[in-house]
Amino acid sequence: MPSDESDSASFKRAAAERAVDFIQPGMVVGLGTGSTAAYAVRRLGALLSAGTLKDVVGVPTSRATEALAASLGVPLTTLDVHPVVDLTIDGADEVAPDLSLIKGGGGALLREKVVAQASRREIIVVDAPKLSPRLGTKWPVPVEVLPFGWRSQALFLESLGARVVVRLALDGAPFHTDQGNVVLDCDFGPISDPAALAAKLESRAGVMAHGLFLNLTTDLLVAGPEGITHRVRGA
Ligand SMILES: O=C[C@H](O)[C@H](O)[C@H](O)COP(=O)(O)O
Repeated sequence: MPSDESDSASFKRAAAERAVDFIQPGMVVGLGTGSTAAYAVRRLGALLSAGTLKDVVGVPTSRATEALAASLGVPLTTLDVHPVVDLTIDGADEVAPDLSLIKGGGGALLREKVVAQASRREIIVVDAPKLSPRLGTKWPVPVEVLPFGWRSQALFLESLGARVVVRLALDGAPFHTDQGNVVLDCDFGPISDPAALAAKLESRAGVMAHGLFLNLTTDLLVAGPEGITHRVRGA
């Protein structure tokens, strides 16, 4: 591992690059978003450029990932052309023991979930500090809401027990997702019943997506000082 790379970055890279080993020639591959997934995209780009891997097409989960993959010469496609994805490699913000996740720290939660639900295999790659005994312990739940009526959604989320913060961009203006929506970061504290919370969020008009990813992870690769561990859901 390069000496100028932080431990966190080197662990993220190690997990992401290991995940790329699961890609086979001819696959449709979902390309996740964020700093960890970006290592996988770079590795895939390098393998394709070298000719070590062939005939792979990528489905990006955000405009940022699309731009990165395109810059590396990774052939891209869409779910319209390939509605079933063989394998997706994505990061996460928090991972519970049952492999449920909080995602959306980069604001790509909606497209990431669409691609995850279209994927036969969802490989999540993280560094060890993201492991958590219970979702909500370390990270708020991002909730993507329509700009129309967003303050009403904030009140609704507070009524569910959340401390709600409107996500801002680096320039201090409200952050907007690739869909032009607003993100409300909702601190519920440790969540005792993520499925019940997800159901409440999904029943609300104006909530376009939330960062609880339940029953979607098939594989988890965690990198830490002791190396990389691979967990498979249900195993
Ligand atoms: O919206 C962003 C995604 O869900 C990311 O995969 C997640 O935030 C993890 O990002 P990172 O790999 O940069 O920690």
